[in-house]
Amino acid sequence: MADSNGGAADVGEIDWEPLAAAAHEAMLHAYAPYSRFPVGAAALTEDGRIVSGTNVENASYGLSLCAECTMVGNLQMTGGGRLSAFYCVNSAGAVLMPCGRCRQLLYEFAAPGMVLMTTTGIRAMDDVLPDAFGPQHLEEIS
Ligand SMILES: O=c1ccn([C@H]2C[C@H](O)[C@@H](CO)O2)c(=O)[nH]1
Ligand SMILES: [Zn+2]
Repeated sequence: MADSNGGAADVGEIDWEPLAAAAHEAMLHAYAPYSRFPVGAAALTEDGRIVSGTNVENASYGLSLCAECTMVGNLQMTGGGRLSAFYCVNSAGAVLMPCGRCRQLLYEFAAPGMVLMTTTGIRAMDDVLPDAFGPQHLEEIS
């Protein structure tokens, strides 16, 4: 959703329904035999695509991938770009907050002004991950 305000999505213009539907559909593909907590994540790219992902767990529990991880992989494999809006659900249809690791993962690909649907309403990326470490900090030491 590129526009005149520096590429930031206008929060009021985001149609959350297709994102919720894509997150729900992705959740149906979960591999979550250990937690039995299927999750689906979906995001709107700046250029208007919807990308999605689901959690893929592992017998070595700590290796499990959150839905956000596979979503970002799908983003990169389907044209890349940056994310304007994000939505994540469990099998009951409840909206989830991304875990701390996934907030960092999303930050890497966040468009300016990216927003997330959360348990506390629509929140800015910068709000759910303040003072984030990002690519810009890698340049400060060289
Ligand atoms: O935002 C979230 C929160 C949790 N999970 C997954 C990780 C694990 O597989 C299961 C239980 O934590 O839910 C996600 O994929 N995304
Ligand atoms: Zn996570």
